[in-house]
Amino acid sequence: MATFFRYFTCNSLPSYAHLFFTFALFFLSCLPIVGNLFQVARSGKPFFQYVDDLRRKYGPIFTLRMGTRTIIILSDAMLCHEAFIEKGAIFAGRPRENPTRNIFSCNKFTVNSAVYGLEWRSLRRNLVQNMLSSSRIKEFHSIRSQAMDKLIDRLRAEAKANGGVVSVLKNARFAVFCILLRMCFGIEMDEETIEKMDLITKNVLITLDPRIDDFLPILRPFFGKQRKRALQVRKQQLENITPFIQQRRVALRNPGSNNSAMRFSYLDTLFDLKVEGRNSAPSNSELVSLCSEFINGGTDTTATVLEWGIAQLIHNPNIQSKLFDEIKSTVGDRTVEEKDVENMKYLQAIVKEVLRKHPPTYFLLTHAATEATTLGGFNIPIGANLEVFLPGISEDPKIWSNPEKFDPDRFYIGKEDADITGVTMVKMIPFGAGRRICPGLKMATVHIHLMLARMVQEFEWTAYPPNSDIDFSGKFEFTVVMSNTLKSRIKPRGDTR
Ligand code: HEM
Repeated sequence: MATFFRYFTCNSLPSYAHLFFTFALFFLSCLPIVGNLFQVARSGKPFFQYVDDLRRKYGPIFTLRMGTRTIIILSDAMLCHEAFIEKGAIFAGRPRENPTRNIFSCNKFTVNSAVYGLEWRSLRRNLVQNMLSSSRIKEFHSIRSQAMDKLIDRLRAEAKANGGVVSVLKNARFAVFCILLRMCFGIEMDEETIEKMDLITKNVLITLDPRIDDFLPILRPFFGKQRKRALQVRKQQLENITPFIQQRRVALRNPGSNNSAMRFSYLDTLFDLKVEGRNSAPSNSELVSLCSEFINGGTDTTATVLEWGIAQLIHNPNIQSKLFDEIKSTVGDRTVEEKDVENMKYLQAIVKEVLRKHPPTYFLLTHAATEATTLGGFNIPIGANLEVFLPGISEDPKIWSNPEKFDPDRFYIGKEDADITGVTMVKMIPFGAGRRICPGLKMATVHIHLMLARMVQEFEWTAYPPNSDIDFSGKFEFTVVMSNTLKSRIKPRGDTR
């Protein structure tokens, strides 16, 4: 459509006809607006279900008019490739923050919220090079190993206390939260402190839930109570996290004064961080926002993958036994370590299939066009928000055979593969694609592989109540978790290990 437009405007038609064609083509290439804020609210459905219904009716690209925001919804692999790979710089923007998010991001001073530009580049480069590169990830190996042992102990203890029954999400969440807290603050925390930090994190996430005045700023005066509450939660977050920042400063100034202090942490990289375009190092309040981003980004997302993954292994006992056989034949009687994962092709195929079938977030973070452009031939105005609905891509029958089926063999036998970064071709992008792709991809996949392998090596997982069918419907709770939180009966493998 864009090429067609250029062709016509180059021809020497009489000026009125020229104008007529120009306008006609402009409107023809505008996206259909198929819904608005009130229709979304009146539908009574969660947003992801509302969008799923619309894309089945209207196709892979359409617009919602959400109050003052124009939201373009994409659910097509080729369009995502065009947006994030071919026109990566144009779609690397983020929308303007609403006032609540501004409080918690310290005016967009976090990697995920920063305006695409110098500040974002500095923050992201620091995070990737100093914490999330392959060599750095390796350095934190012992923390993961300890967290895995603790996870297995907690599962064992919970099973003993509850007739063999355990909750998956809660335990997986706790394990990954412990890892990220230690990497972030470089100090050991007792269980009570970790639980408290967890509560604060959850309160922040609840406070950040979108509200109607985010889309209709004219209604803001009616939401004073909510704003006051947001400021209180922020105060509580600052009061709780700042002491850890001080503790780390002291530990760095006095080497040897704290026996549990790690050699290196994310905070260390932030204390004197030089951010392009600024003369000062991050303030305490900015440090709190950056640390919260680090621990929030990888906690619920990773734990959610584990919940869906174990649910699929319970539902498909043959897949679970094949995985257990692979673990046994790879490591024998010793405990799985992360270096073993590269030799476990079936484990890798299972994890990839879980990420395809159950992407933990159904939408990427919101993108915004930094200049007026086109997508799939349609005009995209500057500032338009772009939402990507991931299941529309990873369950598209045009690019997947039998997409409804949970089938790790599609990756194991190699009949279908997918570049998870989307660079060569978009088929599944649970971590996004292009310039804003999740920088935690490598570390998150290390956590998921290791946890799944250890959990299956130690226990056999079966349904609870026994022989019941698993309900595979999802609900939105920061990520898309199982509607009925997964409970499983576990049996230690003992001698069969
Ligand atoms: C299974 C685990 C994870 C999943 C599925 C996941 C998914 C995502 C997605 C979909 C995005 C948005 C990409 C976009 O805007 O197009 C994102 C961004 C981000 N993620 Fe993750 N993530 C995971 C783990 C992590 C971890 C472990 C960290 C760090 C410790 C992390 C830090 C971030 C950050 C900082 C961004 C913002 C990037 C930017 O705007 O430049 N994530 N993630």
